[in-house]
Amino acid sequence: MPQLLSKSLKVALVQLAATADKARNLSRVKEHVLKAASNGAQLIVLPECFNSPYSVAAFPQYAEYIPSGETTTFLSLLARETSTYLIGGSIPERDDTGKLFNTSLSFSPSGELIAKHRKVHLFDIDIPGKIRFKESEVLTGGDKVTVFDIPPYGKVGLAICYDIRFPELASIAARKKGVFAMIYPGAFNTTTGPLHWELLGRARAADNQIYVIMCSPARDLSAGYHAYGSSMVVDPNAVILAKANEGEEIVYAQLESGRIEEVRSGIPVTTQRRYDVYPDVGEKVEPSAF
Ligand SMILES: O=C(O)CCC(=O)C(=O)O
Repeated sequence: MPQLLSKSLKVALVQLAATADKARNLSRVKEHVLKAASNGAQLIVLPECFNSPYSVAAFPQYAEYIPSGETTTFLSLLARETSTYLIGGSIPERDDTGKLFNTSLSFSPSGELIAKHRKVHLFDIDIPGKIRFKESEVLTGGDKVTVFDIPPYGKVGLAICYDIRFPELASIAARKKGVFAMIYPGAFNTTTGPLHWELLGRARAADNQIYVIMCSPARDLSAGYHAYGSSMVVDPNAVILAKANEGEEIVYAQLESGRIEEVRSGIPVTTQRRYDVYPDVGEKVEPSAF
């Protein structure tokens, strides 16, 4: 079986304090990405909605066409300038028909757009007295599992925030497509963050014995939405390798080749699944599929 992660990889998470000022957000992103690259990061992740406030009212106002919008060009040039893989958090996207999406763009070290994920599961919740948020009032959900190659390291899966609550995306990416990591730009909040952020990140890692990378905006108590922060990297054994606090900061983690295979050989659930007992949720995938 080829190695899932073929080389050690240094990851940086930019926990940005996004504001209502798009130009300022982009210039702060640039500063942080330059710094992360100069510290040796090879894969740099930005948070969900890094160029706008996270609010239903803001989505139409900040939405851009892809790839002609300014943020696509900005990210492409920044990836090229730093020679890094740049996972561009997410931005509100407007398509030719006028529909809006919450969309994540990823770029290669030469600045090529290599992946586009539209958030599949829209964040619609209502916890009385705590938080109500209905992305579906303005957004449309995407309809694809997103997996792409970042040579020479291997394949990664990409999904956005609320998508992490649905284990199917990560399971398909890991079991059928052989990713070594799931990457989730995400903006949990001060109600659901303490309850589930770490639990879900560690669960997706343990379910699939892969790395899980989650990047949040910093918390701003003067904003309408209070992001949880706590960006983190979880290893294939569900151990937290790095975790941010709530303010603006960059956190780093080193992903090690061979670690996935080591964890899978110690706790071999990957080869022990009994699809004869639960064929409705999957089928046996031969190791060669990786
Ligand atoms: O699932 C949650 O609790 C938070 C999700 C969220 O904030 C989002 O999808 O943006």
